[in-house]
Amino acid sequence: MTRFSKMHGLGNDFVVIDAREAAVAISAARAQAIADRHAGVGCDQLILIEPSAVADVKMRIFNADGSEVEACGNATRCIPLFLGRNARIETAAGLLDARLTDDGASVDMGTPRFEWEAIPLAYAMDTLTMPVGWEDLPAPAAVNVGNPHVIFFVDDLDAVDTARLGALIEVDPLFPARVNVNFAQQVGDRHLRLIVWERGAGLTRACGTGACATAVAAIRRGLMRGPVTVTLPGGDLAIDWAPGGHIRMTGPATHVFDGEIDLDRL
Ligand SMILES: N[C@H](CCC[C@H](N)C(=O)O)C(=O)O
Repeated sequence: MTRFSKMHGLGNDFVVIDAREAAVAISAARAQAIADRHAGVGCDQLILIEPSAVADVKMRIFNADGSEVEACGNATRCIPLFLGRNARIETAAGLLDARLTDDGASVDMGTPRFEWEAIPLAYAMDTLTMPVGWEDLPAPAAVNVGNPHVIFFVDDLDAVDTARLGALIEVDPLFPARVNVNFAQQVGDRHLRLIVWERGAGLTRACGTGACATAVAAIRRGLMRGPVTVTLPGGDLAIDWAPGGHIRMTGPATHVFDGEIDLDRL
């Protein structure tokens, strides 16, 4: 049997498996099976904690579709709660520092990347205002915060068919690694509303890297300065960034329950 913890960041939910003492083999099929909300435990992402030679722990991230990816902001905030202490975390996107707060964690998410090949995009273009369009959406921005994000700033977020457009844009050939699709509306001097269609998971109640990428794009476009409040369906995150600096994301993390599962029976 394999023990797991069910956790979430603003409703973006995770199954966390501690594989520091004994290795746990996770294939794409096994990750999908664990994430299945009917036949498995159910989650947006599966998080595997492994030993690290360069940090306190290594965090591996698997989307509900089984794809292994580089970054997950909401899960990164769950690690200090899971460990009961501050943590330096090795990820495929680099080393992250996460500090416990009263209700979650504050994380240095590193520096954003803006070059077209770093997003990545299939060909060269400006990533602050991309010369591309989908239906009546405005020209987007693109940012990599360890994982790829495209960001649309719209006037009326409730009028956008985020499920249909998100699914379409996630797999557009412009994004050779697919992409997380962010739909944002400015609602105050330093306040954004955000809905995210996540690569490999679909619409989620929150996306930490999406909040980081969207706040960075808003600041880059001169719409606002940090710190920015990002209101997602599951609640608020505080994102701070200034050009040339690191992104700091602060917000809640929740432990729901522990369980155990026979992975060979999935
Ligand atoms: N779907 C993302 C990974 C999870 C990100 C999200 N859950 C977060 O909190 O940042 C991707 O494929 O890059």
